[in-house]
Amino acid sequence: MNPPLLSVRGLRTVFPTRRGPVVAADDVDLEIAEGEALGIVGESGSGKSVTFLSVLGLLRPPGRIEAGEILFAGRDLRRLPHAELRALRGRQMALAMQDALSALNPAFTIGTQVTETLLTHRIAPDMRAARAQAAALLTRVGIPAAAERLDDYPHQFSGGMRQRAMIAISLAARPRLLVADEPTTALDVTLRAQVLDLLDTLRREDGLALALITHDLAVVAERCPRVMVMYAGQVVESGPTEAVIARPRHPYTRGLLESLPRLEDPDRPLHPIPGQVPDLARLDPGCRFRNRCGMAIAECAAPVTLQPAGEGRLSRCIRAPEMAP
Ligand SMILES: Nc1ncnc2c1ncn2[C@@H]1O[C@H](COP(=O)(O)OP(=O)(O)OP(=O)(O)O)[C@@H](O)[C@H]1O
Repeated sequence: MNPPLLSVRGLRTVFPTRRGPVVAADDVDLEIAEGEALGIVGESGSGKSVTFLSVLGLLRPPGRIEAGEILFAGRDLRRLPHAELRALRGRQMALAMQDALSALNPAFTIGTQVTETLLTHRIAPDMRAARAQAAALLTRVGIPAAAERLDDYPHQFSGGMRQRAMIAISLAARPRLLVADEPTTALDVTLRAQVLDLLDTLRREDGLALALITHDLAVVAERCPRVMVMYAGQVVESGPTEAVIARPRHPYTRGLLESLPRLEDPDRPLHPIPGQVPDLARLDPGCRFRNRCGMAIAECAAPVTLQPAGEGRLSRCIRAPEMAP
């Protein structure tokens, strides 16, 4: 079997703060193969974005990677010279963020921003070809009359169009890995499906590897064969999406499933998880979910690692075996 395109082992990312170091990603392992989609879910502040900003080399100081190995296409990204990492990021790894306004440059037209990427990476030989390709790409992400709108500035686009333009820019260099951080949050249901369909097509036809960070479990269920659930900087459960969603083996995953609305069952009562995420600057070595967990026992104060929990899954809960039906 081919090695995965991206493999992360033991990632630990820390932000020094006045209250002490905040460990925003702690002992994170993950793998994404070519043509695969991994869904990443978890409440706000669970470390989803920090994990992938670390992978892409986009952490802002004073945040820094303290430990771990990040292999991309067989290269150790932590040992790569800065310029090489930047080149790799432009060409082979891309990020599409939820905040399209800050990702687009207000001073340049949408067309310029797409053609620049196409020309820089020599995907288009000249400006004429670049404009034609830019229009085609914008059409694929659902921008109507794209050829006529190349000379519009970002402020002339609606919020949803800006979001799609940003996705087009992130795909322009034909990256092998796309990290999509809530990329479709601002879009209505139809457009969201259209953008996700495009990502599916690129995955199947071009082997694009996709890390889809989202709060929307329905999207993960539909689009991502594998899922990783994060809580307080750690992976608490990972494995085949169907198994994780249908038969969670971590109380946090179960809580998350019960707290989120489902499209197919909008009248189902929602049960928010009581309590709050622990302060990441004040962690003890035990299970981080135990103060909110209905299944917590005294033993949960001891350190707990990810363990196989059946059906190809891993769970960071000592009571996972009891959760089997
Ligand atoms: N610049 C920073 N300084 C200090 N702590 C930070 C900084 N950036 C992130 N963190 C910490 O990292 C934690 C994880 O943040 P992250 O953005 O990865 O969460 P997330 O799971 O992506 O949340 P969301 O779903 O809201 O995007 C935060 O709770 C915060 O404590």
